[in-house]
Amino acid sequence: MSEKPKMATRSSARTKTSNAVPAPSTRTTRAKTGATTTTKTTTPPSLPVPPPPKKSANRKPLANRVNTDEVSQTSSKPSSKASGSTRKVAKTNMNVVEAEREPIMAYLRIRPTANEEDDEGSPYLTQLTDTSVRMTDPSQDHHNPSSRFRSSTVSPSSTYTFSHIFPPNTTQGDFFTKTTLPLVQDVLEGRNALLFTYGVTNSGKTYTVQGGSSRGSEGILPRSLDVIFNSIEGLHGSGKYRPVRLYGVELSDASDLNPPSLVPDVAVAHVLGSQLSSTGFTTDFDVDTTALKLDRNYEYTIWLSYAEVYNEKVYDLLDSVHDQSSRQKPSNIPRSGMAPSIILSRNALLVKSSPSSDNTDSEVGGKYISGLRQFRVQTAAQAKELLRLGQLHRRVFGTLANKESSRSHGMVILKIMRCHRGEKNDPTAIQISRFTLVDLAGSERTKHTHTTGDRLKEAGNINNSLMVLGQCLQVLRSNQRKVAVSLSQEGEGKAGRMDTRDVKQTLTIVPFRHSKLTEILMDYFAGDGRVVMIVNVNPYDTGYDENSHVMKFAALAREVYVNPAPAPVHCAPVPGPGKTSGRTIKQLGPLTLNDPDSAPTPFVRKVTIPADGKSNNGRKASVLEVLEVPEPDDESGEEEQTDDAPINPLVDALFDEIEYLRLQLYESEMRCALVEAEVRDEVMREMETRMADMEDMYTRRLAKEIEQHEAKTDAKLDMLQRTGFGSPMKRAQPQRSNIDWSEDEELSFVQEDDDIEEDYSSEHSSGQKVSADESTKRKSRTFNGLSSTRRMSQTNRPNAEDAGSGSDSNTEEEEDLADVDVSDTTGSDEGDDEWMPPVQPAPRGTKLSSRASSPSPTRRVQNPKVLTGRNHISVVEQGIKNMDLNEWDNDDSMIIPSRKSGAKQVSGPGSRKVKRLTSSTPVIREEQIEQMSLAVDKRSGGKTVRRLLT
Ligand SMILES: Nc1ncnc2c1ncn2[C@@H]1O[C@H](COP(=O)(O)OP(=O)(O)OP(=O)(O)O)[C@@H](O)[C@H]1O
Repeated sequence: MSEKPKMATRSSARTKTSNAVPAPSTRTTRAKTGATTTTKTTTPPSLPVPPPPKKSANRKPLANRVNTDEVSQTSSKPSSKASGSTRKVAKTNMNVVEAEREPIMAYLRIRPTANEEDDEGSPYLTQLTDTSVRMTDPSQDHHNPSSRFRSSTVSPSSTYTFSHIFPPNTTQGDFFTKTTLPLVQDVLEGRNALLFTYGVTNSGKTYTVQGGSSRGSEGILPRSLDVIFNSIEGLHGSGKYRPVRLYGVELSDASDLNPPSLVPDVAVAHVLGSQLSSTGFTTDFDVDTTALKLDRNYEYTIWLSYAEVYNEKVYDLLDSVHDQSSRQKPSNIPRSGMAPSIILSRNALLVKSSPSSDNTDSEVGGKYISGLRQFRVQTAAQAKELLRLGQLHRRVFGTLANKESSRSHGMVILKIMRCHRGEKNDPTAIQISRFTLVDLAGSERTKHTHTTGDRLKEAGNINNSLMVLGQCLQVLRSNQRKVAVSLSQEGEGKAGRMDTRDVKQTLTIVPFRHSKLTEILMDYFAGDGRVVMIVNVNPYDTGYDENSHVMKFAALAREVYVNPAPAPVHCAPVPGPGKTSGRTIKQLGPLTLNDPDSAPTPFVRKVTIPADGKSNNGRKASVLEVLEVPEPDDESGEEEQTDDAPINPLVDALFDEIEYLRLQLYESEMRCALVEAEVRDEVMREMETRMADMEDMYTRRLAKEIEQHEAKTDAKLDMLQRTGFGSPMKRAQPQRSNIDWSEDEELSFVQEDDDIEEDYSSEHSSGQKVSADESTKRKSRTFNGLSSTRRMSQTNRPNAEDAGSGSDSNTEEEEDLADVDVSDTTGSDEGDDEWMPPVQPAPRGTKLSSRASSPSPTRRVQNPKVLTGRNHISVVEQGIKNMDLNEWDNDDSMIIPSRKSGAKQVSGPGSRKVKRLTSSTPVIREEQIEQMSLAVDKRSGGKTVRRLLT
């Protein structure tokens, strides 16, 4: 008997080192299992070989594999080089470890559409090969720009790999044969096996495990029972012993063969009658006839139990259910005319560590559900009847209020005891293997189900346990990698490598204890059998993100290695019947109900269900109250007895603290994830609203600017027309490109524009407001436009000046041109002053047409004169004559001609300071003209006045 190594603290929580990578040397089986070496692994022709089970085909017998010839020969072989020898031994160890381990199998099953005729859109799942599948987010529409803003952090398209993928048209029979039958074979040959279904709600988990109601739709659980009982036909044991805890054996008694009947209580039957038909396992005519070939030297007994994990509490689904309403207080009795209220109660069970005395060979240190009832079943029909009972209880207690979905993790545990016929009275020769099938609750997010109250709590607990399961797998994977790296370095003799024992010290604690689900299943993940994961997915469902998480979980699971070594053989003395298997939990009784201080307070849920299984309409409804009594403190001391004594209480307390904090962290992470998703959604909605607002605002602004620009353009056109552009004069302009427009004339235009602007502004001030800024801009643009004309004029000037009397000649030319133009255009002989502008082209904007066109006629009537060069000059001459030159000595300004009543005084370009010459202006004497000429010449560079005076 090998000594179990002492662990630092409680084994249940400190499975970090030895369990991360099960060492082959720890699995020492008893000598008495030598008989098992003759067991043949007989695979029927139709049985597919599961994807790469490295050693399953030629599994070693139940002998100590470390001591097999192969290993000892390899390791003891002399080597020429010492280092080579070391390396060889290390490699051998590695090979043994690799040979023993195999990854968790992950199978994907794609659900068909609910109804072929229903158009559920295109699936977001595309099967690429037998093992790979691609998921694409259906909301990622490339044609829709708004879909670029994804509220999700999940990648919009990913490829996932599985051990095998089963398309929607896979039959239940095919699916069972390829995924579960190898496990059934394993358990019948003495190895443990775990199968669990994982997926979001409505993805087909329950259908896969239990099956449907149609013929041939039996699920993997009833089929497994069929195959087991077909295979052990004629090989039934006497049932002298029964399994207890995880590895223990004890003498059985008569109660093991008397399971509770289906709904024994009349009142309960009255209320729950309607539920019976929907519990599944009803297709007794549908039996799988497959039988596996087994070693006929063995006898088998099959034990079945059915538990559920609901709201982080473990309940026995095969426990008897009785109406407790007779014990309730009188005040709670319903009024006459009301349907009677039924009170059902059930007790939560403790999960305890397996005592080391049950299995001294195992380092795994798994846990078991204390007080879980188990019954010996002798036929598949009997087993199915029990499952129906469990299913009914599961519906009543766990999911009645939420019929669409399983809100608990269902767990069917089949124990197969086998004993060699020659040693059937020797309890230490009994080998117990376990087959656990878990139908996990749907892994939907609370955000999408809009759950509140109890449902929210359920969803939170479901998600928490699934999250912890994922974390356990993650830690296991990382621990296994660390050990593998250490072993490979050891094999290569690398300098500075870490000793494997030291590496094991650094491994992370696997958080199995953070949820009941992982606590119960921990021994499988820590190396106690083969594990198969079935991922169910509904590709038409809207839960793309949830399914992505499921896929990632599967990818993670495939990287975790488990050890499908044979189950240990019981080796401890067998205690008497009932000593350990009896219920350790206090039964709920009158004392519990009436004296709440003496027992844990039960959690009460009320469910209203229709009586007699008929419609609720017009009928009395029955109120079902479910009392869930929490598990009591463990008073048996069993756990303390089985746990390793802590090295230091402080260390133990610190470990507990760490675990508590981790739990807090997980919870807050979960909350954060939910909040983050909500915030992302909110921000996206906000962004969309803002973008819509902005779009609206810009559209309005654009329309306004278009309107303003049109108004401006119309105003400019008006101004240009008034100043001569666009008139016959303008059309004649190309002919006079060499004409030197005199500066005074240009300035006259500027001033005139200013006047027009003034008029325009005043015109618009009553009806339509034009801002002062816009007016200023408009003016500056007008000025700039004219300045360019001026520049052109200046460019031409040197030639004119060189020509000596160029100014004069130009003026003459100009006069001629003006005369010709006017007469040509208007057909009138009345001269420039009588000229009227031609009919304006229609304004561009129809909206503005009436407004834009209206000012022009008014202006034209008020200012019918358009000055030509001759007019300017004559007016200027007249102005100069009337000018008092004394003013010029004190005023730094220049005289410009105006088409209006006289000259204006401007103090710089663009100035609006205007001084009009009036009739009261003193007359200038002849002799002053020469002086004025000099004075003006000094200021204006001799451009203007000199020309006028000449
Ligand atoms: N492979 C399949 N072929 C035909 N019908 C299926 C298949 N898988 C699932 N269904 C149907 O889809 C529906 C939902 O399946 P099921 O109840 O098994 O989902 P679930 O994942 O167990 O949901 P929950 O987690 O909420 O319990 C059922 O009506 C079932 O009959």
